[in-house]
Amino acid sequence: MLVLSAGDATGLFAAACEAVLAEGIEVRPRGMTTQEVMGAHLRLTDPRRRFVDLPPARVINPAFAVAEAVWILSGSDGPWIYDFNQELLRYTDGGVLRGAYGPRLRRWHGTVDQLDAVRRELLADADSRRAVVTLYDPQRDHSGHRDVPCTLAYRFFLRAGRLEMHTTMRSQDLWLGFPYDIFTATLIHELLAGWLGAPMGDYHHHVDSLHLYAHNRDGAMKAATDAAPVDAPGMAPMTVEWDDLEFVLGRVAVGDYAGVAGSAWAPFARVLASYRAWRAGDRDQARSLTAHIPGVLGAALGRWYDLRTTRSTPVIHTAGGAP
Ligand SMILES: O=c1ccn([C@H]2C[C@H](O)[C@@H](COP(=O)(O)O)O2)c(=O)[nH]1
Repeated sequence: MLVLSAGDATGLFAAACEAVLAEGIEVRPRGMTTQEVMGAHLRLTDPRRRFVDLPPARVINPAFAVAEAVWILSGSDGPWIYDFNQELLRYTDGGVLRGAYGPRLRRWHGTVDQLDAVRRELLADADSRRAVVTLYDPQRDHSGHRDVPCTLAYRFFLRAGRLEMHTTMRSQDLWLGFPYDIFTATLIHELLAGWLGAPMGDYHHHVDSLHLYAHNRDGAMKAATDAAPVDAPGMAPMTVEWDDLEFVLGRVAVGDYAGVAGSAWAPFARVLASYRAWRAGDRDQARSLTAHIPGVLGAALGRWYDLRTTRSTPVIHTAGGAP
């Protein structure tokens, strides 16, 4: 069992890369060579420091991180997410990602809003052990679709006045998947803490198969060795009234930063607007929007564009669908 703890997601990522490289065993699921550690408990003690940022070894796409989190939180399995990551199309059946978390989270079989259910559960009984969000659905997930959820469940506990979160994953691509998965999970963590009026406690990431694909091994080595302590400040506090959630997510999803002006969601909306401008070829507008995105998100988006500008061809290797 691998047990790691860090204050920030970057530190956790680098430590996990080092551990998988040192201890991982070679296995070839679906014919692809990976180095795998079975059983990992990764603890993040300051979950607002959620952004994996280790340039030049690992530069993640902040627009996809934000877009995916908003897509999931809003309960969507709509195609707009492909604007932010076209690689996802490889995992669709009939144009739809059949394992999309959003509809399962917000409308399980068309009925249960699990986000609201855990919120109500913990408001009714602060000590409850029943605040469970299930994402894996045997009825759907044993039917042979390309996209099968890697996250099985989220659980939440109010202990010593703080909200702790536990996530269980059957499978985690450390290089591609982890930075994006932890971004979304800790955002859910933070929003629920806000609805409960509690500070965030630790975030726990439990993984069965924690692996690196062979083609990411060199990158992971750099990430492990370049991992000098970084100053990774937490992102600005993210809150929203429960009753405003759908409205706010709707505005952010279309990049309407004016519609959420003055809130911590405005930078999220700017990130999406900027990336859409970039994709549409309006590089000046994309760059000028990053100037108004404070903190790590704006800086990272600028670096992402720099990387795309200096590369002659995009380098995309994906197994889990994230760039
Ligand atoms: O949220 C996700 C979704 C997918 N994956 C990765 C894990 C695996 O490398 C791959 C899925 O392959 P299987 O475990 O289904 O074979 O995608 C993640 O890391 N996180």
